[in-house]
Amino acid sequence: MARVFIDGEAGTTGLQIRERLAGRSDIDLVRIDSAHRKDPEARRAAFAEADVAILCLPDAAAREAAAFAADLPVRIIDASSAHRVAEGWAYGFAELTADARARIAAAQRVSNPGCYATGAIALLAPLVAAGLIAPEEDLTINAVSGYSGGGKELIAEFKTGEAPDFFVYALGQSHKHLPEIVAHARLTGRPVFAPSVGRFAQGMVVQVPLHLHGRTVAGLTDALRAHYDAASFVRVRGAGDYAGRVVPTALNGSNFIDLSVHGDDARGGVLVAVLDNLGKGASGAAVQNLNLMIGADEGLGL
Ligand SMILES: NC(=O)C1=CN([C@@H]2O[C@H](COP(=O)(O)OP(=O)(O)OC[C@H]3O[C@@H](n4cnc5c(N)ncnc54)[C@H](OP(=O)(O)O)[C@@H]3O)[C@@H](O)[C@H]2O)C=CC1
Ligand SMILES: CC(=O)N[C@@H](CCC(=O)OP(=O)(O)O)C(=O)O
Repeated sequence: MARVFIDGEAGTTGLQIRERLAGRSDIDLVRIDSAHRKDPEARRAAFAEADVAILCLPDAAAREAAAFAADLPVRIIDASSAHRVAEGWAYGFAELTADARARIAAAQRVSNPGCYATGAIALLAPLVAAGLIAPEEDLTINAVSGYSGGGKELIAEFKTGEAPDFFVYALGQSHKHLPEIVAHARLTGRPVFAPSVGRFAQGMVVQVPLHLHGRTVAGLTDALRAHYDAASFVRVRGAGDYAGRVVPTALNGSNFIDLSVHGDDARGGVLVAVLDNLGKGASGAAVQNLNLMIGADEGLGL
């Protein structure tokens, strides 16, 4: 039986992790009274009791939590962006490399990827590794997310009707997912990133438009297929599966991410990832990592 503490269990990501763990006989949830959820003493006691703590907190609180736990045996999965390129933390993307699963399973500290970063890295890393994208290539990433990606505050803005139906944001090129995209896709250049949010609760499309310069849609698709051949939750689709429309909500509620390459060999292409920002982009990935860490079936509860 693994004792698991979800720090921030009342938040968007925390609640979804709790739902995915509900009914598991191999997991015993360590909980603190919600009135004390931000009390450092109560949280420290929970860390001391748990085998694994999942941090579903803003970055500053996640850093504080990691410091509380520094001298405790508890293992940590951090859903925030505080430790995604930090020394000593395994990057929690099980399908990314041949040894990722084993590294996560053995790790004391695991950092869950960001939602946009999951899509971008899933597309770019295998193509860089295969030599089809040069590490220094000029890349752009466009993405749209459901509003739950912005946590409780953004959800409230959409629920009150205060938010517009669609907006593009973070155009100043300091989005918090860029460092992990560069590091884990093994780029030497920095992509230009333009994320956006629409009036739908969850779901996401990440696009990388590419001038093909001799590369082909089939060649890029085959390279992705070869990389994710044995992947549990990453699927490579053909452009024809989409009938001309890619829908961000298509995988809501699941832990899958679907990758595809669209375009025309003579005119240009677009790499596309579809995922649930709260599934493979957050809570689903956290549960997948937890399963690996405690030796459970990787897909249990997903
Ligand atoms: N939403 C998403 O799609 C994704 C989110 N993430 C990341 O996961 C983390 C959590 O995000 P999300 O669930 O969306 O955020 P929310 O704002 O929905 O939830 C955060 C929770 O943390 C609690 N909290 C804040 N400060 C503290 C503290 N000092 N001690 C204990 N609890 C605290 C909040 O309490 P209160 O209830 O009082 O507000 C809230 O319940 C973030 O780092 C986010 O970037 C990662 C991938 C995707
Ligand atoms: C729509 C929206 O606001 N999205 C968030 C990212 C959500 C996410 O992935 O958070 P982490 O970085 O903690 O993983 C943003 O752009 O900051």
